[in-house]
Amino acid sequence: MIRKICEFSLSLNDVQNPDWVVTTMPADLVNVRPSVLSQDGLLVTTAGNSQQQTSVTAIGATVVVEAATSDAGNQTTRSCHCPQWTLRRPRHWVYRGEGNASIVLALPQEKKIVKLAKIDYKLRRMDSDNQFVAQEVNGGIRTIAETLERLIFSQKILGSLLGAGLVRPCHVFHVDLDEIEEVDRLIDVFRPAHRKHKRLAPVCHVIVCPDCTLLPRPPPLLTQSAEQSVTVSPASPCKPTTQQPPVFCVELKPKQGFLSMGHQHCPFCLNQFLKRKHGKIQLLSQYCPLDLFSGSRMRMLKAIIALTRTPQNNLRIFQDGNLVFAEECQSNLMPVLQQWFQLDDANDRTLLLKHFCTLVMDALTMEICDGVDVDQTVDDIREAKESQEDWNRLIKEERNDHSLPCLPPQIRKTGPAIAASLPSRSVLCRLLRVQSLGDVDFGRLYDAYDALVCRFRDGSVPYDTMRWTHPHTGTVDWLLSQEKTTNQTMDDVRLVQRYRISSTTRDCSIMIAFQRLANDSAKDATEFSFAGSEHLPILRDLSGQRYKCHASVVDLDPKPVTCVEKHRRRNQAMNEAFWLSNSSSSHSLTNRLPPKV
Ligand SMILES: O=P(O)(O)O[C@@H]1[C@@H](OP(=O)(O)O)[C@H](OP(=O)(O)O)[C@H](O)[C@H](OP(=O)(O)O)[C@H]1OP(=O)(O)O
Ligand SMILES: Nc1ncnc2c1ncn2[C@@H]1O[C@H](COP(=O)(O)OP(=O)(O)OP(=O)(O)O)[C@@H](O)[C@H]1O
Repeated sequence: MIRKICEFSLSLNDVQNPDWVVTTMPADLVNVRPSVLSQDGLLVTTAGNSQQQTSVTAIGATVVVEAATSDAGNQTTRSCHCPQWTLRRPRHWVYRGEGNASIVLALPQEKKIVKLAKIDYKLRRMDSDNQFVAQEVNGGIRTIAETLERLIFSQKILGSLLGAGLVRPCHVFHVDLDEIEEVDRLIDVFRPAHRKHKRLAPVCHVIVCPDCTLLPRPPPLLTQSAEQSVTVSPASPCKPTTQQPPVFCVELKPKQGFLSMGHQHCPFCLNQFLKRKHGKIQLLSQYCPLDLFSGSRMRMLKAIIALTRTPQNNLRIFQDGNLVFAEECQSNLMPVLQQWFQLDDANDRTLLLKHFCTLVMDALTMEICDGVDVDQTVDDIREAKESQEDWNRLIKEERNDHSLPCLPPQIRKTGPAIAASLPSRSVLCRLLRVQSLGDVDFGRLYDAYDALVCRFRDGSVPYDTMRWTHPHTGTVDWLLSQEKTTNQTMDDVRLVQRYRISSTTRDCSIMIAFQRLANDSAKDATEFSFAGSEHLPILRDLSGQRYKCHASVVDLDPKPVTCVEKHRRRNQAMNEAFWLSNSSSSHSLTNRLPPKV
């Protein structure tokens, strides 16, 4: 059943009794350029004469946004149809996890996840630019327009920037609010205490996307026989009853991989001091993102080992969709790796770590072929191999002096300065390239932000200019253009928008799923090396064992414009926490400049 819900000017009452309304809104908000939003054509925009008609259509009947200009010319009627959906039986779901903004449920039988929005229980506020768009956020509750805009941002903007191969298609569905409330009650027991100041928001639109802890489904024609042989046991829905090897998935939240202009420490490392001061962590992380993004094998391995020691919220491992290693279950690492690699000497801790770290590093640096243009290919960093002495050193090494500056990547003498040694089509290089849109002069950024805030408040610039659905400022071409303009406001908009895009990619997660291939199974290798029209890359571990693998990037939600202000304060607080913590051991810090805010 397709349900028509449009909430562009809904009151809270409307949200609680979701039915459809059609309302008016500025034409430029719906005047979406004709472009394909997702690679497989599930969400497509079409525009005839753009002044007359715009529609966002899901071929699989997922979401339909229709718009037609009214007689006034600058007003548009937009209606949104979402398919009715349910989390009730026979659908089976399990609590998967959550971050600061969303709760994620897994649908094991469908190999999908559903993402539900959270709200601050006491403040009754959601992540949004409330003060700028007060007329559109009803009591701080996200509207369908906002949800669609968020989706357009992750699919259209970040899909183009990161490459469609890394961004999986998402769909919006309507779920009745009483179901959301029921889910909120049922998941309470699984939720970590430190997240409970937020709960599920009374929002009746949810986002459904593929479960990236699993491999993409093989296309039916290629693998019909294999698909048919998989039956799902109702008693243990996460585990297919056939003899399929388990799928292990590594989730990394790598954070900012570059050193901001004029800084000596990366924000991740500085933030550790603030988090410790606030009691969010007890131990400083051994990990530094600059090592992971360095493109140097030894530094990358060092980073991955560090993550296994202090995973915090930066490393998780899933087995067939079930969380098996994370900050809260660290002692599981060796049993998990034993099951994963099945080595003869299952008790050799170093060997297991070597297998794990090199496989993860290879996946992070493998070339992803999805047609994204790249400037040039760089040396294959997988050629070099580590000696036993290298490994002994890596395993022994502990990061003791956190006051030491973070090491920037080695800059190549020729070619682009960023991502010097990372293969250009790799997930890490793609992420770093987009993150680097935020490598800006902070003074200039804050001036631009302050100027824009004044202009939103005095009404001389409409907040809509900042929307990712804006026909001009919401296009990738405009956002990336280096062209100097004479319009200061537009330059400010572009700077802040680029910073927002960068902020999303500095906070997202990479998910890499691996499944062992039977060495003698030529049939298996060909059947499963396809996903959609794409090949699934096959990687070998140190023993020569082959794995199909697939990398995706998740949590590509847009950050509010106010993230600039939030980060300005956070940077200040991080620096203070760092200097406070190190003032006692200041002998090692003399002659070191404090990082600029
Ligand atoms: O500011 P940071 O770097 O600490 O990042 C925040 C994250 O903290 P982290 O350091 O990764 O533990 C934080 O993650 P946690 O809640 O700590 O798991 C959120 O991702 C937050 O984003 P948002 O407010 O939900 O949009 C993140 O805020 P943004 O920086 O993305 O605004
Ligand atoms: N498509 C997906 N497939 C599998 N698991 C996912 C997917 N999306 C999210 N998850 C899981 O759910 C968790 C929470 O999701 P997500 O990071 O999107 O939440 P968030 O609240 O937006 O995070 P943040 O705190 O960074 O704002 C992730 O850490 C990941 O383990």
